[in-house]
This record gives sequence, structure tokens and C-alpha cells, in this order.
Amino acid sequence: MKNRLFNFHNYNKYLFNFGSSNKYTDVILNRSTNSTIRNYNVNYRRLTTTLNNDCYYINNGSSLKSIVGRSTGTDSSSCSLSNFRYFSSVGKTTHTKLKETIYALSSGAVKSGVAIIRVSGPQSMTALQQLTRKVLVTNSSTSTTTTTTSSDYNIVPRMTVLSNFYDPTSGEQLDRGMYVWFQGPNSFTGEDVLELHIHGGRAVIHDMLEALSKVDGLRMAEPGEFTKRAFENGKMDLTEVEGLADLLDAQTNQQRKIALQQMQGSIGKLYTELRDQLIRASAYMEAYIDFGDDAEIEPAVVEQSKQRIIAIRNKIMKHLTDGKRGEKLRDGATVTIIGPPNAGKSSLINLLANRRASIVSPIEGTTRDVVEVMLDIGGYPVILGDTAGIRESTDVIEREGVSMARDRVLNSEITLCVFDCNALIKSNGKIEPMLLDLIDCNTIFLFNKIDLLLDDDNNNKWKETKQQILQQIYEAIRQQPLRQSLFKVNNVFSCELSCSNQTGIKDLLSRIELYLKELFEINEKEAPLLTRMRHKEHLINCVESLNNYLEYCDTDVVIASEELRSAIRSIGSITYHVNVDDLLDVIFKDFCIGK
Ligand SMILES: Nc1nc2c(ncn2[C@@H]2O[C@H](COP(=O)(O)OP(=O)(O)OP(=O)(O)O)[C@@H](O)[C@H]2O)c(=O)[nH]1
Repeated sequence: MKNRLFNFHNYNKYLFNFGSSNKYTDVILNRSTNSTIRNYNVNYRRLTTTLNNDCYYINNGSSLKSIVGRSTGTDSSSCSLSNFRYFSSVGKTTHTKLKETIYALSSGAVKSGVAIIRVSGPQSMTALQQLTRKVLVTNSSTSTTTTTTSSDYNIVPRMTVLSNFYDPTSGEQLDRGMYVWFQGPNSFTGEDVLELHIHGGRAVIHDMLEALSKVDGLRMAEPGEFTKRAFENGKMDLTEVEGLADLLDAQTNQQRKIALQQMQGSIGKLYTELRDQLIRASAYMEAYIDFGDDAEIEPAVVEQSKQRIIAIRNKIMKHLTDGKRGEKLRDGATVTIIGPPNAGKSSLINLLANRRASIVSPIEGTTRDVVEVMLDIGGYPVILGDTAGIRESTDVIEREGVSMARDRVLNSEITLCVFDCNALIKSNGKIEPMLLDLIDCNTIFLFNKIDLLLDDDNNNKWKETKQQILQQIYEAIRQQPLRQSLFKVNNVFSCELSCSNQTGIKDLLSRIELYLKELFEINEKEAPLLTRMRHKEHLINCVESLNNYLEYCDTDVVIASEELRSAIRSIGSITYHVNVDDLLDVIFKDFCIGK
């Protein structure tokens, strides 16, 4: 193991290198308080927990190497590496908190074949012993309990075992099922975890939960508490926690895909890499500030840092301008139905939603508000909205409805413009100018009530009118100042429809799916999509700090370097424990109990 010590302004910085890696892990202590980690981790992804004022634990999650640092002095001379204990540990965690053992039903609460109760914490083994009425001992390499007697049952972690379960006080048998024991830290939460696979009847679940409540030191888990412990124990970073929440909420297979990627660390990896690059650039700056003169560090290092930082900033900016695709994929693409009154807009939304979401009536101007339904089209989430018929009106409420329709169109990925083809024949193909204003290349044109064109005469008239209409549409789109188009597909698509007999519905759905595919297509080489406003805000702050850095780096390297640290903190807040206490409650309370 090699190490180096730098003294930076207010900080003592220690770089550690574990023999197997060429990269350094750094720990920076604030010199004035000499107790605060200001920065950490080139190589190590997760800060597990601050144990107390002067002792720190860093865990890289996968190989479980850790550092415990202890500072004793107040200046750089006394705060040297000798004051640090550092070691490589396998399977040992040094937590001082989280002593309580929690339990909850982790599967759904409805009657089912199998239900799973999860228990996490130091008393998990006691709970298992009391429920099975056996003396169980662990015998794995990392275990401290290895002596067995003839009455002991060896318990092998991660092995499913068939067993009876009993009430710990009355001794009554409650169920016969299976259990799996996970020895911390090799578990979801990082603690000792017990999973009880029992029959999913209400009485069995109720009685098993009651039995667990009788075990000393156990209490019911709060919503999201298992995941919170996993996070606090360095098993997941914040983006992975959010990915898990999204995975549990996923309604469509595309939402599932993106959530799974995030839960497996794709976004976390991206931000960790960017942060690492910033830390490296910052290290050059700091070295220049501290040792520029006596260590023969060329001013060129500042220029090199600058170039690196410009490249990183541009990368973040590009990531920020991905057209909200990630957010849309997570929350749903906005699709809006517009058209003249009575064209069949509400009939269409009801047909697509397969329920009576919006009122259908022959009275013109029935729909006033925006009526929304959530749909799954080809695996993509869609928020489809029915709107008021577009026409000039003196009615205040109807005008408000039209105004809402217009606003929604401007924020939509796709617009479905519905016409009544018979009404178009009668009006000699005249389209309301207000409606023409709202169409663009993201609009799909639907000519409804085609079932009413009963005879040849009507059909011929419709063919002529349709040509006329399409001309107007092409002209209107050409004149339309380009609304930001998210699609590569920009050829006008029109389709004849009947909401009465469902003609054309299949074609319409295929076309919407094609658009959505274009919109959400994920290029393998592309960075993972930005899925959350929280990430976006931190990235914007990071870019702002980097811009400030670039403004000052030629004139005041100290200010510049502080801006760089601020940028690092911003990007670190996306994945780490940095300034996120207030945020944790918000994230974890979205989880259900048992997760
Ligand atoms: N024959 C026929 N009638 C239809 C079709 N689609 C809708 N209608 C009828 O047309 C009338 C108006 O339908 P709505 O769906 O309420 O029309 P809308 O565009 O929502 O009307 P507004 O609320 O006024 O904007 C109703 O009587 C529907 O039953 C169709 O495909 N064929």
C-alpha cells in the first residue's frame, strides 16, 4: 500500500492506494475542525456512515475494503498518516447505529399462495430460533459462532430450509413453510436478514407477524425502512434506491427496463465517473495552489485542468438537454386529442382507455376540462388527454376550455387531431383557423365517423374533401414556426376512423407506438437517460459552478478551486450522503412497508 499526504489550505488530504489498484482513494479532513470529511473517494463508491466525530468508515460496496480514519491533531504535522488506522476487512461492518431489528410483510397483502416476511437486524437469528424452536448456529467462514453441539442445527446462509413455525410464547404451530437466512453484510440491507416464506392466507400472515412481535428487540418496519438500511449500509446509492422505487411503481415494460438499469447502477456509475474526473482535475488545481512554486508544478496544469473541465461541463450539458426523454419515459409521454366540437374526441379516449372516462354526447361543446387517462401503448407509458372542442366562442367557460387545450398541445409529444368527416363535407372542407394553428409535424390526423359514409355519392364527396383538407394541413404545417420536434418521423400521417365500429384503431395505435419508439429509442452507446428532476437540479448547479470556475481560473485560482469543490459536491449529492438528510425521508417514505 502506498500513500501520500497533501496539505491544502484548510484541509488535510490523505490519498490511499490499495496495492491491487492504481487509483487513489482520498480522505480530506477539515483542518479547523479536524473532524469532518469534506471529500472522499476517487475509487470508492460509497461512504457508508460517519461513525462519530473523528472516525470514518468507507466501503466500496463490492469488495468490502474499508478505511477507518482517526484524526488526533489540529495541524498538518500532528494529523499525519500515523494517526489513521486503515485496514482491509472482509465481511465486517462497524456500525454503531441501526441496532433495532425490524420485520414486515414484504409481499403483497392480498391472499396468495406464498407470502414473504422479511426480518432484518441483529436479532434476526434469535427470531428464527424462537419461531423454529431450534438452536441454530451459523457456520460460514465469516461467522463468529462456529461451535456446534449435537442438538444444534447448522444454518447455511442463502439456503432454503423447510421448517415448522411456532408461536414463541404458546408453542402453537402457526405454519409449515421455508426460511432463508442471509448473513450480513451479504444481504439486501447489509444486516443479518431472515426471510420467512409462509402460506399467504390472512390468518397465517397475521399470526406470524404477531409471533415476531413477541420476540425481544423486534419491531414492525416503517415504510421503506429495509431500503433505507441498505442505503445507509452502503449497499445502494441514492440513484439505485430511486431506481428500485421506480421498478416497484413500473406500469409498463419500458418503465421497468429503465428502472432496472437505474437500480443496477447505470446512472450512479455515470455520475460517479463524472465526479471522479472532476476530483482528479481539482487535485491538479490544489497541488498547483499548494506546491506550485516549490514543487516545480507548471502553470500549464491549470490550463490542462481547464480543458478537462470544459469537456466535463459540455458532457453534463449534453446530458441535461436530452429532451426530457428519461422523465417522459418514467412519467409518461403527453398525448393530446384536439378537434372541433362533436368530432368524436371523447369517444376516442373512451375507446383507447377501454372505459367511460369522458362524457360522450351529441351536444356540441360537452367536454370543457382536460380529461386524462394513463395508457400503455407498446410498453410505453402515455398520459392521454381529451380536451374541449376548438372553436370561437362567447361562452367564458368554453373559452377557458379551449385555452387549456391549446396549452396542453404545446406541452405534448403527440397531438391527435380528430375531425368528423361528414361535418367536413358539409363545410366544404373548411377547418377552423384556431385549429390549424395547433397542428404541426407531431400531429396525427384522424377522420372519424367514416361509418356514416354510406353511399358512393358520399364516399366520392369525401375523397374530394379529404384532398382539400390535406392541402390545408400541409400548408399549415409548412407555415408553422417549428415547435421543438422530438421525432425523426415528420411525415404527416392521417387515418380514417370509426369510433363506433373501431375501424382504423389498430393503425392509429401502431402509428403512436412508432412515434413513441422514435422518441424513447435508447442508443446503447448513449448515456443513461436523465429520469428525475432531483438529478437535473444538482446537474444544473454543477454546471453553474463549473462556469464560475472557468470565469475565475485565469485570475483567481483559489476562488476557482472553491467553485470546483462546489461542483463536485453538487454532482456527489446525486448519489451520496452529501447534504441529503432532508431528502432521504422524501425518497424512503415513497416505499411501501416491507421494502
Ligand atoms: N356514427 C358515429 N358516431 C360517432 C362516432 N364517434 C362519435 N360519435 C358520436 O358523435 C357524438 C359526439 O361524440 P363525442 O365523443 O362526445 O364528441 P367530442 O368531440 O368529444 O365532442 P365535444 O365534447 O363537443 O368536443 C356522439 O353522439 C357520439 O356517439 C363514430 O365513429 N361514428
